Amino acid sequence: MTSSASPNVPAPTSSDASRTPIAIYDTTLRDGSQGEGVSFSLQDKLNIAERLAEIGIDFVEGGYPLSNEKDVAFFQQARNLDLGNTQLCAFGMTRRRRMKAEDDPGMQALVAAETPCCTMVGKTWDYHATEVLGATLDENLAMIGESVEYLARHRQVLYDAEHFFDGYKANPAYAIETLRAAAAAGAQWLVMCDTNGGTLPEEITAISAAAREGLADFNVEFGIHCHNDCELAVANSLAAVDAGALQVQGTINGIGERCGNVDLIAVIANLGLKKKNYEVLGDRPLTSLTELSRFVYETANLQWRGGQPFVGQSAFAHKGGMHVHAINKAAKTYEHIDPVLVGNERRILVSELSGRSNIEAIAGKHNLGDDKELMNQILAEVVRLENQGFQFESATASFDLLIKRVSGKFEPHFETIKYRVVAGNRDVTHDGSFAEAIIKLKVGDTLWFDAAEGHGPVNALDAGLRKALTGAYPQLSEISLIDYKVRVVDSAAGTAASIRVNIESTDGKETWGTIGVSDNIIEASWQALVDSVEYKLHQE
Ligand SMILES: CC(=O)SCCNC(=O)CCNC(=O)[C@H](O)C(C)(C)COP(=O)(O)OP(=O)(O)OC[C@H]1O[C@@H](n2cnc3c(N)ncnc32)[C@H](O)[C@@H]1OP(=O)(O)O
Ligand SMILES: CC(=O)C(=O)O
Repeated sequence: MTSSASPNVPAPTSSDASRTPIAIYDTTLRDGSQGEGVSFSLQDKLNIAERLAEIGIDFVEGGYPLSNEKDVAFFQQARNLDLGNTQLCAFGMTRRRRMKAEDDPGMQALVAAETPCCTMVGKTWDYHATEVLGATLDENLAMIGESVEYLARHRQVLYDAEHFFDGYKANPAYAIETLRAAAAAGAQWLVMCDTNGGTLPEEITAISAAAREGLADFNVEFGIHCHNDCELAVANSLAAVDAGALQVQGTINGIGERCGNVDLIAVIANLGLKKKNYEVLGDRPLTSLTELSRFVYETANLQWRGGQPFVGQSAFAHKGGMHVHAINKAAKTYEHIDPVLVGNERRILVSELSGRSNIEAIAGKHNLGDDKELMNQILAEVVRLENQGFQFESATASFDLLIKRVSGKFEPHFETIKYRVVAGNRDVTHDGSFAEAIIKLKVGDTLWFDAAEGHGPVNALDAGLRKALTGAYPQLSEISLIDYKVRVVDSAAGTAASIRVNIESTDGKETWGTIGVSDNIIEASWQALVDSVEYKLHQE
């Protein structure tokens, strides 16, 4: 059977006829939420959907309404969102065996979601259909055809061909038959899924071409949905696009089942900035990609991936002295794009691998001028301290203070006379564990003495330090400690292990990192706390 109607679900249009628009289909809220450790609240999902629409994502798959009440509620509440031209999709699977499509609760849930589009997943691989569903091959074709046909009466249908590439390799004729069943029943997009993420780019190219040939008599568009089990999801998605796919499905930051889905950030950036014959997101600037990536990490309560291409904190961070030397003269020697294009920024790191160029690159902020001798002294101090276990890459506030110390501009705001911490465990019937700190400091000629309790010794020290100082420096009440990391490190001397403590502090406007190193965890913490307070006071 041949369909001659044009797809109703439009591919995006291009302002430049020489560039082919590629539709971006985001499944962060469905396949992304299948990633280990990811659980979005209803409000998280609504917020993410809005952000995706703001940057011009063409399709947002909001969830699986058969699966849970939260996804049902999402589709109800999403009706109140202004998503502009973004099409919201509800996801589901073909009808169950031995059930009519109209009686299947999954179908009913899809229709009830009232989205402009529905995405229906069906089985391509003969082995999966017979061994897992227990369906005959004809039965599986009927499940696909009848489900799509029923849904297409109500909605525009995208068909996700699960295991398309494995299925094609096992039984090419049958894999093509499943796509033809979906197309004949009215699916407007056929999305080839590399569900197990095990396919190679050259296989994607060849099998995508075969799929187009097998469906040449249908007026349908093709999409690609790749998983990242071989770290090839981006390469595979781009290969499918080169082979004619007009839609890429994936998730922000590549979150998803097992090793994740393709990272749409990388797909969008590569298609928009590198492959000049394609256009994405209506040719908008891609400057909000970094912010979007971090927003999704924060919402999912996941750690950022520093080395994530394009948007990671380290994506344009330069550490090696020779790299920084070159970057200062010609940035493109070590940057494949201008970081600003994706909303990211260049960072120059300071470490034992630095040359004078690293120091020069950040010296402007400290008005060091062209004092090469001073820069050599700063570099020597960095190398000396890193030999002891310090690491200034993320402790930029401690590095600022180091520059001040070496250049004679450091004026201590207080002097530590002594501190003492007592921590232990009382009789458990009597409040359990406790920690108390006693702090004695000198500000000018005045002695300040205070004590504080905390949840653990570092918290008590932090509270005691700021309590002792707020009489002299009331602005310290604005600071809070937001992260505390401890690591055992070997000093270069190799004599004994040291403890490295990194602290991140904020005053609500700025966040800064400090460091302390000692063979005593309390002393290392104290150094990092003192630097945090001194940094704040030196800013004013
Ligand atoms: C490749 C993908 O990522 S597809 C999306 C996968 N996502 C998820 O699984 C997350 C959401 N899933 C869920 O909430 C649940 O699995 C539900 C509600 C869909 C189904 O739950 P249950 O009915 O308890 O079944 P369960 O999850 O144990 O097994 C899946 C059932 O669906 C059937 N099934 C699987 N795929 C299909 C399909 N394409 N068409 C029809 N039936 C299918 C299986 O045969 C099995 O039914 P059976 O037990 O009668 O054999
Ligand atoms: C549909 C889908 O999520 C997959 O095949 O991976």
